[in-house]
Amino acid sequence: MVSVHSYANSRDVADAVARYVIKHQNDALEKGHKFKIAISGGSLGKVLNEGLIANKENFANVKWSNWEVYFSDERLVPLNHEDSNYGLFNEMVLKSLRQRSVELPKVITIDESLLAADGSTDDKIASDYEAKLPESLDLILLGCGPDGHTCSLFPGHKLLSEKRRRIAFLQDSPKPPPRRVTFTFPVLFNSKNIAFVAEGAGKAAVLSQIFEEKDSGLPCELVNKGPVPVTWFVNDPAIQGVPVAATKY
Ligand SMILES: O=C1O[C@H](COP(=O)(O)O)[C@@H](O)[C@H](O)[C@H]1O
Repeated sequence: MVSVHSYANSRDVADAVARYVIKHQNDALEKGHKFKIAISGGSLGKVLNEGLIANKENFANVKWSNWEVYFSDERLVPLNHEDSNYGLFNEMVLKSLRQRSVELPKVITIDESLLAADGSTDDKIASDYEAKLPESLDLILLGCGPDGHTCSLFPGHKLLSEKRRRIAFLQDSPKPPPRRVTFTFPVLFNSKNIAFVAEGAGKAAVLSQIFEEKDSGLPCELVNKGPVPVTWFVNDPAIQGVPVAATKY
């Protein structure tokens, strides 16, 4: 099932994403286990900061110490590099938690001690991260690139048909940096919930393809067609002219 929630401004998108995350956090905690969430890089960092940190009501409802945070993809650079998805999460979320002396979530990163400048250990980094993944994630938060990529699964890339490995590596990402590790469809399709966040007029053309074309084959469309409930959080410019029935969350 795919649902779409749209808002005029970014603050309302961030608030809705945060309330949705907190709902799934509470569901997991009620079942007596840690909240296992995977997050993405790119524009999502700002949304998490605005919705979960800056919004006081939401902030009060997050049980950070009961979270286990994974990354749906990671760029193969040191964790303090400006391209690192962990680095972004650290900047946008963890730093604010430290400033407020909040007990931090458990954050599961790639093992940066395995990084080699020539890429010869990228396979090992992927296997190591795969071994750290739980069997199923409660929630995966995804972005949608203007080309329809999600995680580091790019249109037409051979990793779209990966069936065995749960974390794969690539050295030919069309978007820099080229070396990355990424969730594959086996992880996405074994999770309990997936949400996309996409904002801005620059996403309208690709959202049109994803929602209008029957078989665009775009990675985001493949996620929509999978077995997991998918919720999209967008702002109005991102779905301008896209024939979807959007509601409020
Ligand atoms: O390269 C990446 O891009 C996607 C989409 O980013 P966005 O800024 O267009 O939302 C992101 O989800 C992914 O984690 C990242 O590595």
